[in-house]
Amino acid sequence: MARHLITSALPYINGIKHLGNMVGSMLPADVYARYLRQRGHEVLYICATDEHGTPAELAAKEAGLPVDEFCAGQHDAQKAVYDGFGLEFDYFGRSSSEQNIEITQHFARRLKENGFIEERAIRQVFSLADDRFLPDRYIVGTCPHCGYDKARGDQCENCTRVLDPTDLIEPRSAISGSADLEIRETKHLFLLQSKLAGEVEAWIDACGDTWPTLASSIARKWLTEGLHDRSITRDLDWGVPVPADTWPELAAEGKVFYVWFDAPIEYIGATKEWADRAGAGEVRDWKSWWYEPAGADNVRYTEFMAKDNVPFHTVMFPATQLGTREPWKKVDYVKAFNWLTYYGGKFSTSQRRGVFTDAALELLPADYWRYFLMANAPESDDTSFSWELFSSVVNKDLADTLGNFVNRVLSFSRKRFGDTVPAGAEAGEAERKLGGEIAGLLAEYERHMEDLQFRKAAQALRALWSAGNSYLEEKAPWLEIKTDQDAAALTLRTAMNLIHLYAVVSEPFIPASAKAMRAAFALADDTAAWVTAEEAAALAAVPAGTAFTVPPVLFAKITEDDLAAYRERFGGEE
Ligand SMILES: Nc1ncnc2c1ncn2[C@@H]1O[C@H](COP(=O)(O)OP(=O)(O)OP(=O)(O)O)[C@@H](O)[C@H]1O
Ligand SMILES: [Zn+2]
Repeated sequence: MARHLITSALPYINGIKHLGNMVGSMLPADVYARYLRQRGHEVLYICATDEHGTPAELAAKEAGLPVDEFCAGQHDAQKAVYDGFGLEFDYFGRSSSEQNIEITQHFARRLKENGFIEERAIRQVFSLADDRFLPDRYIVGTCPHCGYDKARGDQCENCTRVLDPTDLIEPRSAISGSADLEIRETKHLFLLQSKLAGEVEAWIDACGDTWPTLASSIARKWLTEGLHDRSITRDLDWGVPVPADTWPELAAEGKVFYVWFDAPIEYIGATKEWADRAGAGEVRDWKSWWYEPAGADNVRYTEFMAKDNVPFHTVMFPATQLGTREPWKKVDYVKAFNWLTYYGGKFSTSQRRGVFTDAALELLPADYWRYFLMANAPESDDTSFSWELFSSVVNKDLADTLGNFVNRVLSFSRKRFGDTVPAGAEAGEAERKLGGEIAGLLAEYERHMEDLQFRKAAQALRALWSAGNSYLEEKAPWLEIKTDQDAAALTLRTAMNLIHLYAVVSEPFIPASAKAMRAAFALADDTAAWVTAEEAAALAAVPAGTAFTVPPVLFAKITEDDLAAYRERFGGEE
């Protein structure tokens, strides 16, 4: 048994997330966490809303609410959707928590003591039309590297290069669109990343080769381009305040830390939020997950995110941790994703393009989405969502292969043999062959899950479901029953054992359906969290005589009419 710390990139607070966000961060983390828990590991899965920064301020203004109130409401709204998706966080916190403020300020003080933070007067973009300094994100223009015309002052989301506002060609205010910008002098804190570059590189040399290429190549590209000192404070009202004991002047001016400085620290902050909410008599030691001398040296830490977030997690956050000169737990494995696109184009929160997670749950239960998204996760390349692909996967894999098998087997057996699992003949050659095949596929599934290869894992899972169908077709109990009751009973009993096995091993992907499948059998002791190879081969966990019920249809097929309605509602043109 190992201790696994899992975090997924923090969803930003300014609105309900789309399916791209879901598959690029939280959903795979949940699937992995569930799998590891089932395998008996100690797991802590932490996530939180990322609440600071200009977009939150602006969204609150638009909603006519004070920003703290706006964030509290949005946090609850997001959490409700994640509950609907079956995401089992151990804790889902808020980056505006007092715990995060305290730890972020601590990090900043330590970095200063060690000579990695410096005060510098900088010339910053001031928008006359908006009467304010413009944070990087709120200056847009053309990317000097790739020519993308909506690049932001901090990063070009087209080529992922990190930018400075002054790099942009034809800069303008993202708030008003005004190009009436002038440069004014103001003081800010700088994180001296250039001084830490060598250490970050050595750290990546030591562990980065085990990461997926997507993660290690982005990290290396960043290092090759040179780690520049970055301003880590902003002129905003909403954020972690610069601590007055350390920087009285900047604190008096109301400077706050840049959102990308405090957001990754919230992984630690949220763990402390979790610990602070321990019930009476419950021990929750946040340091044992994050502080190496307190036990975190034997934690395996896995992070989930899409590619735009990789530089911050593989370079900037580790540099911050290293610079404290304190033994903070650093990431062991960075699971990075490409983009999920909507018919080949960008999902867009601002343009409401694509399918949003709340709307998805209005259409269909979470398991349909969970399975589809994971089976088509943008692991090695961008993946295009289309309603046509979605409905074909749901209909083929979930409705025809799994759902139909469950329903067919249980209904037929009940009709012919009543409400308990029939006894019938001893297992024969066909069952031994099936058992061997199932054990092999299960081992394959486990291997892909251990390797965090989710598409391959979903394929292996589907192969397990298919093996049941092939067995059933081959044995044809609806024919066997005409000549040999015992043979038909054996086939059905074996198929019911497959259903139980599917219920156990499919849980990470389709937890609600897995629960319904498992609940079909009234087993005296049904606490097994996983299936061993021997158990898989034996297919005997559900003995003859066990009472069962036929659950309602697990997965309804998506019809041509549904498809037309979805396309109409969400806009599904190529
Ligand atoms: N289309 C996508 N496919 C996969 N992952 C995505 C996609 N868009 C965003 N992500 C990831 O979702 C996570 C949460 O992102 P966040 O809430 O910051 O939204 P975002 O990156 O601003 O996305 P958007 O601008 O589309 O709303 C991040 O890890 C981000 O990389
Ligand atoms: Zn670019």
